[in-house]
Amino acid sequence: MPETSSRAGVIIAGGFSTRFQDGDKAVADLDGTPLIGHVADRLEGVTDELVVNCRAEQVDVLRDALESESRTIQVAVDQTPDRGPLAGIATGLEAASAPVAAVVACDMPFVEPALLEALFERLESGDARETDEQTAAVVPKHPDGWFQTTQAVYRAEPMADACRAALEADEGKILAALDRLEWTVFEPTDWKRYATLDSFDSIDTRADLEAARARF
Ligand SMILES: Nc1nc2c(ncn2[C@@H]2O[C@H](COP(=O)(O)OP(=O)(O)OP(=O)(O)O)[C@@H](O)[C@H]2O)c(=O)[nH]1
Ligand SMILES: [Mg+2]
Repeated sequence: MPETSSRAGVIIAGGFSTRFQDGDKAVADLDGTPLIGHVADRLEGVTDELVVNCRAEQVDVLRDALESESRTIQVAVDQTPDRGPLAGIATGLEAASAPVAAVVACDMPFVEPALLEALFERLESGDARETDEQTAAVVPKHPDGWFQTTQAVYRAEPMADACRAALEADEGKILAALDRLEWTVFEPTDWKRYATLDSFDSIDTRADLEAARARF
């Protein structure tokens, strides 16, 4: 890891994989690589610092799954487990040294690096604009109308603060953090040049994993 990182990748992995029903999905094998390893490989091309957010009991297994001679990770452990992805994002962003970060869930093995690069460029281009408030996030919108907040880029400090404020107010949704910020929607017309819907696929069940395996 360089001394000063310019872009972080934050992988959120603190969930309990209840729908998966076969251990921690983060380390489920897909084509010889744990799911979280696919995410790390894809983040690595567009970031220079990797943070993994998880629960204390996951640390050893996730380090084993991800670290090698060529890769070290920073682990950011939830102080209070089971407070949802919003808490995981806060913890991960607080640990990042870079000012901006791509946040990706551990169960999205097909996340498209070109999409993340485009999101970073949109976020960073906000710096050049003379607006009163910088945009603090760029979030892709799914064609069905919802926001893909666990495959999005954020300014680390304002987003972490907004997550904490939302949690404090007992608002558990990631959108509750975004409500407290200026942020930018990345419409399907913006991202379809870079990615297909495969990028958003998340592995929630064994059946999802089998379907993903069939693609290799
Ligand atoms: N830190 C943290 N991350 C979470 C929490 N709940 C979910 N996540 C992460 O958020 C992402 C999306 O969550 P889900 O797909 O619901 O994963 P999950 O909660 O492990 O799985 P289910 O128990 O089946 O809902 C995954 O990367 C999870 O690891 C949590 O309470 N804390
Ligand atoms: Mg869940």
